[in-house]
Amino acid sequence: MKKKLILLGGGGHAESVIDTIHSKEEFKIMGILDSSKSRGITVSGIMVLGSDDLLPDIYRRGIKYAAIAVGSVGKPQTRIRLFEECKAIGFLMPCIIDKRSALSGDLHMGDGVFIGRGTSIGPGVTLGDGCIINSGTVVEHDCVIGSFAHAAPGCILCGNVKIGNNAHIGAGSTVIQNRTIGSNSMIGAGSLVLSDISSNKLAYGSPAREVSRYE
Ligand SMILES: CC(=O)SCCNC(=O)CCNC(=O)[C@H](O)C(C)(C)COP(=O)(O)OP(=O)(O)OC[C@H]1O[C@@H](n2cnc3c(N)ncnc32)[C@H](O)[C@@H]1OP(=O)(O)O
Repeated sequence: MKKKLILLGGGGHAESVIDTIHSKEEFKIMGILDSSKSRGITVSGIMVLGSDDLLPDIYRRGIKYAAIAVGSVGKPQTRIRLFEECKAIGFLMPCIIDKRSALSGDLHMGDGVFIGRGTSIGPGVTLGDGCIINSGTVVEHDCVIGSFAHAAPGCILCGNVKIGNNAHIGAGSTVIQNRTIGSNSMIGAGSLVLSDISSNKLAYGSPAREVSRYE
């Protein structure tokens, strides 16, 4: 029998999360919580039930799994807050992994990771809590991706790259092997990262340069 799961967030990223959940037979999505949407509307066929105030009641009614479907393009504080709220209530935060991804058997994951369609993840990789590996991204051997970091669609993270907590790697960026991106940093879309990027920096371009602080 499918496990019952509640989704938090009903925007664009939620559509991808729903599509990925539907690629497998593991979870039945019981509804969406999103205070910015009207109760009763549907997102990809799933009904919005109300806001996250309903979480304790939903847990008492026997739904024990939750997934954060709020997206982030840098600054993932809302994702972190909702993740912590769910954990405090007792929800289990499963990893949502698309059937159309290619994953090494030697993969280490925290809770609540999202791995989208068409991704490829090599051996010895570690993915922190709540991180997003978005559609078509390649994460090569021995990479370490921090908690709540987001590798946007179509990135290439070469071998042994380290991405700090909460960092965002913009769509279509490449990070060459053995480089480190510091926590909370933003790498602009289409960047080519040839050298380390410090924490709390906005960097972009080819080659990527640190442009300003990012906080
Ligand atoms: C499923 C999904 O959709 S997930 C979402 C995926 N999306 C992404 O990853 C987007 C990541 N965001 C970006 O790349 C953004 O452009 C950011 C965050 C780097 C910069 O955004 P802003 O601060 O709003 O910068 P803004 O658009 O005002 O541009 C400022 C300058 O930087 C330049 N610039 C901005 N982004 C980039 C970039 N990625 N590469 C090169 N130059 C850039 C602009 O051309 C502009 O230059 P100018 O001052 O000479 O005209």
